[in-house]
Amino acid sequence: MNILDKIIAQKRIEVAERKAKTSIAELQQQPLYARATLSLKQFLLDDTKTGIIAEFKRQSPSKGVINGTADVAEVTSAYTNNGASCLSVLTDEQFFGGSTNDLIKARVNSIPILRKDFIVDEYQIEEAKAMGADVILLIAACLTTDEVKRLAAYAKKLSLEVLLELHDEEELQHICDETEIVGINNRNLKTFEVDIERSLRMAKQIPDTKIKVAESGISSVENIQLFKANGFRGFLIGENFMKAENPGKAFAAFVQQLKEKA
Ligand SMILES: O=P(O)(O)OC[C@@H](O)[C@@H](O)c1c[nH]c2ccccc12
Repeated sequence: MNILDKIIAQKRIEVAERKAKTSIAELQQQPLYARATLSLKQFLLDDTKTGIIAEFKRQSPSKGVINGTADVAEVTSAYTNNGASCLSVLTDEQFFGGSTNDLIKARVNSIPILRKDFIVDEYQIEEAKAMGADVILLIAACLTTDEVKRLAAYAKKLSLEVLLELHDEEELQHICDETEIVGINNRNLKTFEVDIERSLRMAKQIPDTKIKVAESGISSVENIQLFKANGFRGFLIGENFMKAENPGKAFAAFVQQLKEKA
């Protein structure tokens, strides 16, 4: 079993346990469920913003502990105040050390928040809404085309947007009317191999009507400039900031460089 299979198997068990504990009707009564969501699409199309989707990630299966001490409210507020277009918050506990509470704490900020998790069931979309997320991630590598369509339509019904994540050419068929924002993960979730060029190669095969996001392994302003020149509007960056003792400060310095080199 590769790591992605392991994560998905564990996810199905967790979802079944959580469903047994909290009903959808109960999720719908939680205070953040009723808030008006923000549009990632709108934030990414705004040329006055950086396009950076700044991630809060404590650990990962590929890197182990990245930052064991960072405070989620502090870091995500620094990301926001220094020009992030969106926040990405890991909510997977077992493999990424995240939690629902992390996302709720990040909600002090008024920019879109992506619930970063492995979504395989409508129930997790209801949870995303209840914890104050604006966007969910759908990973093509662990869903059929029909599942993507069904889950994306469900998200839309709850006024949540979808970031569809692709890695392979074969996954291009997962793009559908319901998925307006398409991310290309430079990291293979099965082997952890990172290849920054992957976004550039695959971008050419994504319809112009979709908003493109480059994901993973991004560590320089030059990377961003290259992605921009190839039509990308969003840049998902985690480790490059989280590995610093003060991720918010690292983010601010990065944005400063981005402005100087513009
Ligand atoms: O830390 P990086 O290399 O900047 O990558 C961020 C983000 O793209 C990565 O965390 C990610 C991309 N797709 C995922 C799916 C699940 C968990 C995590 C991810």
